[in-house]
Amino acid sequence: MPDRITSWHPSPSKPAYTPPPGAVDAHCHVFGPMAEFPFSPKAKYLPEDAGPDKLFALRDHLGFSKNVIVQASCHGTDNSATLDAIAKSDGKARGVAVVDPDTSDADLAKLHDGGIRGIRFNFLKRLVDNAPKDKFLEVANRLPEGWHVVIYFEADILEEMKPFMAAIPVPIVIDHMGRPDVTQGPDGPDMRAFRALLDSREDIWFKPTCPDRLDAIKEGGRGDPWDNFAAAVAPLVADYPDRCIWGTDWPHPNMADEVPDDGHLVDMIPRIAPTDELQQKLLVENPNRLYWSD
Ligand SMILES: O=C(O)/C=C(\CC(=O)C(=O)O)C(=O)O
Repeated sequence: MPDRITSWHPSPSKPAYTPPPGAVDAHCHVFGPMAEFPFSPKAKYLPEDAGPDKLFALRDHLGFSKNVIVQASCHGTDNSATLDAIAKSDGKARGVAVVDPDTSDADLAKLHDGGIRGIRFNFLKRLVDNAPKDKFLEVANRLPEGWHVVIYFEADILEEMKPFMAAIPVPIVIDHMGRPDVTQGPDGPDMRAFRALLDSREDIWFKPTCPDRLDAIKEGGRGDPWDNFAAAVAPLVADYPDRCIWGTDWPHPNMADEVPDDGHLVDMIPRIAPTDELQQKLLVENPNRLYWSD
């Protein structure tokens, strides 16, 4: 059994930027607590506990109102920890589940009742053993009303993902913009390919998130304050303002050796969405349309 990892900042700074009232942290996770919600036997990392109490304290510290909790791969397809956090949020959290594609319609309905509004398909080989596109499509065709699909993949497989994404019958949200190489700049090949994908369907959304991952020193980027990320991503938010949602990615799975300060992550928001109008869409209107329309 590998050692348990801490990938989050022990005392994040207070951001200089104040999010607008009603702002949603629309990409975050909970880990455990393990004694109550054991990690999956197939988990590729084993984190320390990062439960709802810590998440909600961070939400308040950073000036957010609500959370969208995305089921992390370390919990496999058992969504109990995510559902528990939503249940404890007082209506201030909703979630994205990861399901066994054979899951029944009755189980999907139960997830809906527990605050889930989408399912996530993860294509990162370092996180999951397999990602069966045919089975994913089958379950995508029988989601409850109003749900969407969240997809996590890296830029090198964007082209091969296109037929699969074209066949998905509900809106799609792409985690971390499909991890483009932001050092290429706003007009580099990765950003151009991602824009072409957005132009192929009006209901593909994206998260302009994770400067800490995409502009990490260990990945050849600049690190905090993530100038490559700001330069590459601001034009994308400006050009697709109605299709983006933002999140901290706390507790930053797998970022143990370059742990970001969440206050600094929040201070990236005005650099990628410089006007009040853009911030209102990114943080309030867009996530509410996807997660609190009912
Ligand atoms: O949290 C993220 O968005 C990214 C992750 C972890 C993850 O997705 C998961 O464990 O499910 C990563 O790149 O390691």
